[in-house]
Amino acid sequence: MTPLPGPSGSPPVVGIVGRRGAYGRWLQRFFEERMGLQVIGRDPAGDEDLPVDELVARADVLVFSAPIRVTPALIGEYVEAGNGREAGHLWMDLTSIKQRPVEALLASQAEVVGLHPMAAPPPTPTLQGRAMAVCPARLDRWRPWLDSFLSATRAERIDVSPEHHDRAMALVQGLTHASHMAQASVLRRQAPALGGLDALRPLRTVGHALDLSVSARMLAGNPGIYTDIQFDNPHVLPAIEQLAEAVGFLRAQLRSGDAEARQAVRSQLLEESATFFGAPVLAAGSQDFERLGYLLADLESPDFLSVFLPEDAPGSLRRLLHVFEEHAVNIESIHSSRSPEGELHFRIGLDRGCLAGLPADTLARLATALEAGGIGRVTAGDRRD
Ligand SMILES: NC(=O)c1ccc[n+]([C@@H]2O[C@H](COP(=O)([O-])OP(=O)(O)OC[C@H]3O[C@@H](n4cnc5c(N)ncnc54)[C@H](O)[C@@H]3O)[C@@H](O)[C@H]2O)c1
Ligand SMILES: O=C(O)C(=O)C[C@]1(C(=O)O)C=C[C@@H](O)C=C1
Repeated sequence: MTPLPGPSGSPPVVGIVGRRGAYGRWLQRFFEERMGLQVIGRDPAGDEDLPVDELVARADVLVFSAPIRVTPALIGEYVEAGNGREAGHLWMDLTSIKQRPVEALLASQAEVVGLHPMAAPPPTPTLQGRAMAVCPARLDRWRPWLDSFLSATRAERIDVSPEHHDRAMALVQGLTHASHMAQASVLRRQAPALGGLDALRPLRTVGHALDLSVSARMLAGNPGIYTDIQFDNPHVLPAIEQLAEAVGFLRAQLRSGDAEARQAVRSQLLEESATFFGAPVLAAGSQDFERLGYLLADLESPDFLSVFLPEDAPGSLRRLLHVFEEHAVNIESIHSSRSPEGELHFRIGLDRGCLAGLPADTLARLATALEAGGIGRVTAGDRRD
């Protein structure tokens, strides 16, 4: 791989502030393995050998990937340490909030871009399938390098101003996170009386399953990020006040319980919002809901084979399917994804009725044929494969 040169014509050294953290580690690997660049950095979690002023001087590109609540002040310390030596360098940050960090970066003499990948660092080597907000605050000679770096991430790039970003994130993140924290807290208090979350599973709706996975994803993640997004994005509080108002309105109508209250909820919380969403959004959202429902059902089905294709080449899928045909096994669903190592993975749902009519060792023979033919690696897989 040819390392991507910076404006000086040679490949830049990348510095990561917070490189022991989740995104810092992902980025270090990305820069080293996908872009062939040297990475240096600092982190109070056991990586402080390189003094701040040396990091500032040596890093042609400096990325801040530290907790949201400390980032603006931390950037300020680096600006002070740089004392102008950062002129001609590129400084950027990954913070989930953009206005204050970008303002802090602009106090330097470096070129500046604020970034926000709209997902946790994935197990995959690129950000394909994820969006990346980009705030190009002060760019000149580094623009072509930045463009190439962003294309290499394969994220869907959305250029936006820091203020617009933060206002949008109050709704996209602040509101979503708050609703799910509140839901999780109610479930924590009420579900045990019904036997816990597992006892609710058999009675699930698609909406409950989707909401539960959002809540579970958040609760499994870094609580610092979710807390900081609520507290440090100044546009979140007004959104939460309106959320509380809406829930308060619903509560008041439920307490009143009469026909008028019912009509008020129907009209204000459902019909007026439906008009605002508009027919195309309602139709598309409804269709997505249906599709996600089928996807969840497929992923729940216990009869499946998990096949990893080492060779991601035209015709691989046809060869794979041919083996199923040869063994007269009917396929009910196919879902493809990538393993963290980049292998193509197929989760193949099997028709239980068809299997019941075949010899008991059919699946074992099918798996052997797939492996012996060098078509794919078959794993038993559990429900989550
Ligand atoms: N994880 C996500 O889902 C996600 C998604 C998008 C953006 N981000 C953003 O990426 C940034 C990093 O998030 P993360 O998930 O890697 O968090 P993290 O907590 O895993 O990592 C942060 C790292 O910063 C280090 N750090 C703390 N104080 C520091 C200091 N003074 N100097 C240098 N390093 C310091 C910590 O030791 C830690 O290793 C945050 O700003 C976050 O908003 C995170
Ligand atoms: O867990 C994920 O993949 C996320 O999307 C994490 C999430 C989010 O939930 O909004 C959390 C913080 C980041 O700023 C971006 C995304």
